[in-house]
Amino acid sequence: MSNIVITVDGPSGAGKGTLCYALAEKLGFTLLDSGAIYRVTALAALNRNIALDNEDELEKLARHLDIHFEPTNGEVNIILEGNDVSRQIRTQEVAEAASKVAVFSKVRTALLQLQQDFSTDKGLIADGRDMGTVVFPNAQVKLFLDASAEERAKRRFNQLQNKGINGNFEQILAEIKERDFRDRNRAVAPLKPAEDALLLDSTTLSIDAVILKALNYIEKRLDIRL
Ligand SMILES: Nc1ncnc2c1ncn2[C@@H]1O[C@H](COP(=O)(O)OP(=O)(O)OP(=O)(O)O)[C@@H](O)[C@H]1O
Ligand SMILES: Nc1ccn([C@@H]2O[C@H](COP(=O)(O)O)[C@@H](O)[C@H]2O)c(=O)n1
Repeated sequence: MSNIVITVDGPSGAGKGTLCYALAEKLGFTLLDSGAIYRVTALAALNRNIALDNEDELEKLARHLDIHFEPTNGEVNIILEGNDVSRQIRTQEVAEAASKVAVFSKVRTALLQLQQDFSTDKGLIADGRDMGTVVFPNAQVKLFLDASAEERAKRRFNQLQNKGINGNFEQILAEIKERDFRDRNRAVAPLKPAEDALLLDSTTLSIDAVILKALNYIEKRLDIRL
């Protein structure tokens, strides 16, 4: 199975990260979290006081991003300019900033090769918004994972509760809807399923059920037994 690419696109909180991690473990493939790359770009812009609507400055930043991925104990630490920013990039502020810098064509082009370079003969699971449509249009398997905005907000709310953080459900839902709107309606690489993607609605599915459906589809597409 050389140079196989499996793409998983979908909106925030649909369960892409959870599914991709499980698939990468099961298949022994490399994992690309493309959202983390947009988040790091946004964090670098915030750190340098670059305005989030300054496309040219953001492009320069994206082109010279000093970013490294360090696999450790089943996780990947994200290093920006020598500092581990794996936790810092997960804040709501950075998520929102990421979706603002991601609207710009020049920024997306600057980050394209970095993402494509993750594809090796080891096989790749690529998690994002435009993996199947733009970054890996020739991927052998494409999935589009969705869930209702309310269910995704509930998942985020529970995720925060599990970390001991008391979130506000209505606020989380509003933020999810705002980010969805920006991601789905931008002019370049909008969030949408590739024409040849399998649509999976996880609203009423458990994590295990989603993984099982994905594995069954991968077996069928690649003509393999897992
Ligand atoms: N099918 C599911 N049922 C219930 N909870 C789920 C399901 N899938 C994922 N979750 C939970 O929802 C939360 C969000 O999942 P995850 O981080 O995988 O989403 P995501 O699509 O990668 O989001 P983002 O794009 O914002 O990174 C996690 O706490 C995860 O455990
Ligand atoms: N392929 C991608 C991946 C992400 N984005 C943008 O980054 C934001 C953060 O992504 P997460 O998956 O980490 O939540 C997201 O809202 C998108 O705006 C993107 O454009 N393309």
